[in-house]
Amino acid sequence: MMNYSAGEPEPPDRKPAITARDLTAVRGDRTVLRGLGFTVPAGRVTGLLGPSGCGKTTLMRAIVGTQAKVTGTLTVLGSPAGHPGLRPRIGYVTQAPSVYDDLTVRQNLDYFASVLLPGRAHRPARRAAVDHALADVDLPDHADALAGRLSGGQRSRVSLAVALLGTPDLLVLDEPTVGLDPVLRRDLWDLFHRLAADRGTTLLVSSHVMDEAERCHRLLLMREGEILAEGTPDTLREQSGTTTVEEAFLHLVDAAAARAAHQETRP
Ligand SMILES: Nc1ncnc2c1ncn2[C@@H]1O[C@H](COP(=O)(O)OP(=O)(O)OP(=O)(O)O)[C@@H](O)[C@H]1O
Repeated sequence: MMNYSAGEPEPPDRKPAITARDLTAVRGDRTVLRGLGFTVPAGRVTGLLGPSGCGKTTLMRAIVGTQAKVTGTLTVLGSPAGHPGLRPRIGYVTQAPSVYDDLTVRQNLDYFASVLLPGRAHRPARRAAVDHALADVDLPDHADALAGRLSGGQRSRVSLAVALLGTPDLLVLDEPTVGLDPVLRRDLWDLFHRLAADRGTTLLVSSHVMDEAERCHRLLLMREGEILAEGTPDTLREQSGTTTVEEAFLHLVDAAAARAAHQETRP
């Protein structure tokens, strides 16, 4: 598997695309995010990794501004999360593909493009944006297929194409590779890296599969509503003296549990 962090220097000082300080979110009667602090560098692919239920989706919803009961500081592309000016600058792909099954792939994209670029004057720009997005996700051959007849992987690629229509500065992708075969997963990760390298797009990609960590420039390791560690895959492995990010994660979990047990036994 390609390790994208190796040999790629961190870009020179750029303002982070996302900065969180003391970020807390409550869902129902549960505190789901517990005082998080982290940054996401601009123009890089950052992986948000952690087990199911640790709060990845809640954090992503806070970043795109759709999560209620969030406190603390969360700055996204220079503005407070949820600021209306951020809407056209962020693409968000949820876990469930948001496509209309009774429309073809192209009709789906045309519909969303007409929301982004309304009016007759934008017709050529809409057409170009749709063609571009179809090519990005490698679906031109399926442009006329009904979305309802596509495989799960193809439907998620349509969702991604919708998010790419507005050429967002920040792409937030919630478990985009779940259920995809290894070839499609590789192709999608290649696309993520092309978007970062060629367009300077910032990507935040969640996964609960630790082997995807190796494909990221940078990682946020999450557990039970907290950020256990952040850094490049290399740094996290070196700091924990392990050979894989999965081992580093387990090491950090054990260390956190030992610290908690130590605190409990202190008088
Ligand atoms: N509407 C809700 N009301 C109360 N609790 C919720 C609600 N939605 C989610 N939760 C709880 O918040 C916690 C975090 O959920 P979240 O979906 O953010 O986790 P996740 O890491 O994205 O999980 P997964 O990988 O399974 O999608 C979970 O314990 C979940 O049960």
